[in-house]
Amino acid sequence: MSDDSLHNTEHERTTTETDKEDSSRAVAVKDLWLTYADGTEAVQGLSLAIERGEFFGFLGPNGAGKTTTIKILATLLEPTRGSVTVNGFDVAKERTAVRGSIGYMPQETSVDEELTARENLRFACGAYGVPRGDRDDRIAELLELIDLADVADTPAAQFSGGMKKRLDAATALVHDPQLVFLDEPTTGLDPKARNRLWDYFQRINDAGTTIFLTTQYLEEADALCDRLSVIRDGSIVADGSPKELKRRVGGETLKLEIESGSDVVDRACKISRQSDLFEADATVETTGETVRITTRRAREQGSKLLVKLQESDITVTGFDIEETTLDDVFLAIADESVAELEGGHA
Ligand SMILES: Nc1ncnc2c1ncn2[C@@H]1O[C@H](COP(=O)(O)OP(=O)(O)OP(=O)(O)O)[C@@H](O)[C@H]1O
Repeated sequence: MSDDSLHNTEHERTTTETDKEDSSRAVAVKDLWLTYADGTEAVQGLSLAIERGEFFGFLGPNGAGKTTTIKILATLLEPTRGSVTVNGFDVAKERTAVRGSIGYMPQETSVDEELTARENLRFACGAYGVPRGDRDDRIAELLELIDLADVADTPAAQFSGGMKKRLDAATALVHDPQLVFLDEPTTGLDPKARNRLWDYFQRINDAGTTIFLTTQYLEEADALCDRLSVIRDGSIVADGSPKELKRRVGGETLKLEIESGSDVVDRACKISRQSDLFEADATVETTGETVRITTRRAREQGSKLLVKLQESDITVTGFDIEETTLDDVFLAIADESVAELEGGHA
């Protein structure tokens, strides 16, 4: 066999294996581009892989390309270039199959206020082609799940914002899709209403539905998502679990309270800086009697630092590790000078 044919055989095998992997995924996107008619390049070489059953969060600043990407995945927009499969179906060639396997809760409400909750769901059942014989049971089940069974026959006009959002989410689920897109589902809701929706999304995910969520609330992504991808200027700049992303950005902050005496605090600061316990880009700051060390190695090295300080007769009266928040991750990503967060993207 020539080198060339060997190379081709290997290439074919790899391609087939990759195709197989992609068809078992909820979402597989490779090198996706979308340029709007006015020349805006909303998506620029985006790649993404989401496993079935994941609770996936898609974050990014305004205008980053989140809604455009969702619309492509939901077959509402045709990509300029790139390959996209959703639940194993090709969005370009198997549009109907994709649509049957997904639910989409857009940012704007789709609830008809003149109809009752039950009528809204019945309408959605018709639109999604739920078999007639299954409709009543499915509607009753969903009304129960979203806690609207008691007001099932009340016109939606009388519902609060939170109730309308729950109804919106339910209409995206009447056909029991394998994957549901939730585009900023809790925007504008008060914390109590938001919490109820969170609980509901968690239950849908526990029942096996893959969730693709975009949100402006970072604590929401942190509380719900198994994994996050962050998009900036149309491509992915960071990917990982909320915990991993937080570690990658700034690690954690070791907070030490030192027994009084500014010279002691200075000495503690010096030891922290000079010790080889922390990486070169760890930062050490002092305020009053507190020394704060921001490092990726807070948990591993914190106790070793305590020992070093003790050996130098420095008494530590307080010790704490503060986690980086997703807000810190977001700030780092919004910083255009940061090319990509270490640890990379999909
Ligand atoms: N129909 C359109 N024609 C031209 N440009 C558009 C169109 N829709 C969106 N854009 C532009 O494409 C880019 C990506 O927009 P997109 O709505 O996908 O971002 P997003 O991340 O969802 O933002 P947001 O968080 O504000 O909803 C933006 O620059 C936006 O102005």
